[in-house]
Amino acid sequence: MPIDKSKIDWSLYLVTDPDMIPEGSDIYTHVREAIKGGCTVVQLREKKTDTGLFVEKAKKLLEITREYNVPLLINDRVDVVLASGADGIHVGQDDMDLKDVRRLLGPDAIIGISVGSIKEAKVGIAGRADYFGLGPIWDTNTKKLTKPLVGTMGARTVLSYIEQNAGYEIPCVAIGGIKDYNIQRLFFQSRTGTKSISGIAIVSAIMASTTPYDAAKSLLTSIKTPAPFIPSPPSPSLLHPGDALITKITQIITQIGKKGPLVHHMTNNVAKNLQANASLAIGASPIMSENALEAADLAKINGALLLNIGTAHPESPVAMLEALRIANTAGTPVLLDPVGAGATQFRKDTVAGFLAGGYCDIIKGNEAEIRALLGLSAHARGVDSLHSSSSASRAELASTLARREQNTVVVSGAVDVVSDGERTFCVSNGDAMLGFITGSGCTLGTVIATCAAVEEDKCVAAVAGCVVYGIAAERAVKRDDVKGPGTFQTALVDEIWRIRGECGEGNLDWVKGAKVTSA
Ligand SMILES: Nc1ncnc2c1ncn2[C@@H]1O[C@H](COP(=O)(O)OP(=O)(O)OP(=O)(O)O)[C@@H](O)[C@H]1O
Ligand SMILES: Cc1ncsc1CCO
Repeated sequence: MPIDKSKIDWSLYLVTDPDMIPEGSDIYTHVREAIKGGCTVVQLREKKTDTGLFVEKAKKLLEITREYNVPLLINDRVDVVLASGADGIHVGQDDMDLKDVRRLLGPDAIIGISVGSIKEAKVGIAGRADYFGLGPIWDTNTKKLTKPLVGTMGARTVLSYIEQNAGYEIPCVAIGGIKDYNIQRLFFQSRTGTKSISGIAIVSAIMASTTPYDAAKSLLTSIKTPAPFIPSPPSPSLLHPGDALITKITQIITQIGKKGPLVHHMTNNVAKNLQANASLAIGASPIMSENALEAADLAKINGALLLNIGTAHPESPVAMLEALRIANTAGTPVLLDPVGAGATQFRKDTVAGFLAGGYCDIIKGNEAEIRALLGLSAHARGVDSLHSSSSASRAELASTLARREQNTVVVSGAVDVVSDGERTFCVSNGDAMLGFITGSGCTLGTVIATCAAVEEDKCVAAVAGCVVYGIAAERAVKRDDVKGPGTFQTALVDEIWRIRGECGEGNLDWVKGAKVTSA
């Protein structure tokens, strides 16, 4: 029975590679096991095999795939499809024109094309492709990369182009560098309002596995299980500044005092002590450890992970990335502080590696750091930003990055801007004295991460962090015992602690000073 094109399950698409199959196995056993484990589509890819053997392999594989009602597609070779009776073909942008492929294979054949950009999507749509292989999403060792990486944002751009312009439904299967640990994030970060990728294509994770059944099963589980960090839609009452938001801020600070969340800091040597003291003052338990081997145990305890690259060593990115992945799997919220992101190539590469390798629920940086993450020119003196744009243009930076990453972004400064891409808030609390103590931005990160540990809505958690920190600074600077930055720093910790105490007693007057507006 030929496959019904409209009913294909694209969830887990296996692309074969004869060179990867472990010794002792063969392509037939390997593919059968993979299908039993959950593969829903198979593409036979043979780049070096003579035509006769290619056709023979295709015929034999077809017997297996038919048993499980799974489509068998052939990479690139119309003649092999015709000779073997396979269900369809996958072609690249430089292969035979799609209209010619269709003419040769007929209307029932499944025809797919590789697409990595809007320009390539246009080619696929014009040729009425049945599906797109969308990628390469990330870097991969499987294939020498000749095309630019698409990333989750590029995938979303193509999906939304198809949605608006194709005029017919085109399932998209993402390919390139996809592993167990990044599948859920890929589905989440690439989706548009209404269109998601339909599945993922896998080569090495199954073909090179000695247990293809288990490999496929575990991949399918990741595909079918939504990421633990996917945010729920915000409460309608928290879409705009107002009484509900202010009440929520007080609830968050009170909750921290009650729950005492653990905040795992992988942070710099300059701000570490202040961050630990601020954590304790607000009611959290800090642990400062750069050792990735501890990350799994720490992620088991409800809390948050803070990654701050302020004084990162050459080996820090590996440890931090490991901790990030563990936190993502555990559903522990992660705050990234890309300190000095634009200042050196090492910092740029480190942050790019985190954003490609994991999901950060919140990114908090000063204007120069956020500009660097967006690939814009960033003027900084070391870790200090030399920008001071209007709130409106900083709001644009925050919402652009938040939309790109599908997360919450805080741009700190005289006015802190917080955005999740849909909602953008300005928090005008704080005092210029914060600019005279080192690590004031890092410590804002601590306070926000602590709020994120107890609050699902990360955008509101970030606003709460900026408000409580800013008000504590305003109170500190007014104290008679504060004579300058040294005494201010101590008073800042005291005021965070006093606000937490007032919350515990039900005295919420402190929040009357909150200055939150919409951007
Ligand atoms: N002129 C100002 N008025 C009020 N608050 C300010 C001012 N400048 C900075 N802040 C506050 O200081 C905190 C740190 O922000 P900033 O942008 O200076 O961070 P940063 O450059 O990352 O700092 P660091 O590198 O020292 O950690 C934020 O809470 C911010 O609101
Ligand atoms: C001064 C400094 N250098 C690296 S991290 C840090 C703290 C403020 O970001």
